[in-house]
Amino acid sequence: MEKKFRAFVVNKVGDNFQSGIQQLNLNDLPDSDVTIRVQYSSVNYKDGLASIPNGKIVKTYPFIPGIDLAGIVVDSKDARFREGDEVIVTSYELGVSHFGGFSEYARVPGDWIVPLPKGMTLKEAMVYGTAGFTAALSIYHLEKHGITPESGEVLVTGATGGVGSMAVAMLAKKGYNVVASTGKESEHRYLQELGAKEIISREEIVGEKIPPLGKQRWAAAVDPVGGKTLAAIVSQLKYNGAVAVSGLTGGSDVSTTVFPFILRGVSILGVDSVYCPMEIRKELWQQMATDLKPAQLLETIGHEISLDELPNALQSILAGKAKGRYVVKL
Ligand SMILES: C=CC(=O)SCCNC(=O)CCNC(=O)[C@H](O)C(C)(C)COP(=O)(O)OP(=O)(O)OC[C@H]1O[C@@H](n2cnc3c(N)ncnc32)[C@H](O)[C@@H]1OP(=O)(O)O
Ligand SMILES: NC(=O)C1=CN([C@@H]2O[C@H](COP(=O)(O)OP(=O)(O)OC[C@H]3O[C@@H](n4cnc5c(N)ncnc54)[C@H](O)[C@@H]3O)[C@@H](O)[C@H]2O)C=CC1
Repeated sequence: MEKKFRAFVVNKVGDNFQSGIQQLNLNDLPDSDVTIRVQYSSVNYKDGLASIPNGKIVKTYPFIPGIDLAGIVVDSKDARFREGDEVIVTSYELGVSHFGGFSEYARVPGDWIVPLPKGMTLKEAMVYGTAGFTAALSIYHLEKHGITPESGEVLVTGATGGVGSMAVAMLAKKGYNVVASTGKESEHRYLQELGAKEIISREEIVGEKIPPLGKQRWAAAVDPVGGKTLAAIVSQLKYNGAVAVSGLTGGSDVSTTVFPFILRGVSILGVDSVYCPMEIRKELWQQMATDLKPAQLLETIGHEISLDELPNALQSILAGKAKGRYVVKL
């Protein structure tokens, strides 16, 4: 008899949208080269969007979301991978148009696979997940731009979220002077534990009106929030400063002027984790296993949940209530 396994499935027929845990078998998985027994997945904002009817993430239904997975290879037609290999899969079409990680089994192209680096467990890989990788990629872009710990204060917005928490902890570990911005007054202690030197409110960044040129404060910023927050950051960056932009939890429209760019030489650096070249991807996962790994990863940032608890976690991330990272045990 064909092996049965559990997965979180979303389906949309006309206006009728449904989601929940279902029993599937291996024949339901897409035809691809490497079959993986998923051990852990994680919950990203994009997964929240994938779990609702008009999130504009999922391309075809029925579908298994989950843009991250880590597990053990059980079968491979790709010579680069063997049964028993521990692997990470994030990005590309995973959880968007190719069945994703909210499933006990997954089948993916070998080109999407990163071998688990030495010094990292499968669970740690998924506490990081796409959010952690995006934080590392944001720092990579800022440092390529010339930012160093000596440049001055680095602002992290959405600081209690996935990308934000990881950015605070990684920057602090590298010796940066991190200022964390949050709307959650109850989480100041959490941010201090991650290494933030100062904590400011969302309103303190945006103020009542965003002037074309604000007081110069930030050497750099990691911004997964976007919208007005990004517009305000641009006006507050120091001469030659840069903001690494990854997200839109605060909105996708950004209204700014040319002045910070032409009078202060500031830069907006775009961060795309999905099609980041494999060479950089592997290098960053290696750093995440070593130099970038925060001591607080498992105990403070990661919260393990079961597949049955996933629907609540997806609602929580969409409501902006999630703290740190939900890691899903499969
Ligand atoms: C982990 C990563 C992230 O979290 S990224 C942030 C999450 N992603 C989003 O929130 C994007 C969700 N998508 C949208 O809101 C919309 O698709 C849109 C606003 C980006 C565009 O909407 P519109 O209705 O104007 O057009 P289409 O949806 O038909 O798309 C137009 C064009 O853009 C391509 N595209 C759509 N989404 C993406 C994407 N995520 N990455 C790259 N490109 C994207 C889409 O394929 C269309 O291009 P075409 O060449 O015509 O196929
Ligand atoms: N460009 C890329 O490759 C990637 C982009 N992203 C994007 O980054 C963003 C964050 O993703 P996650 O960390 O997974 O989400 P998350 O939900 O864990 O974190 C989002 C943070 O934004 C805060 N927030 C919500 N609404 C806000 C508002 N109006 N103003 C200020 N802050 C607000 C939340 O409180 C939370 O702290 C999302 O937009 C996501 O799509 C995430 C990963 C990769």
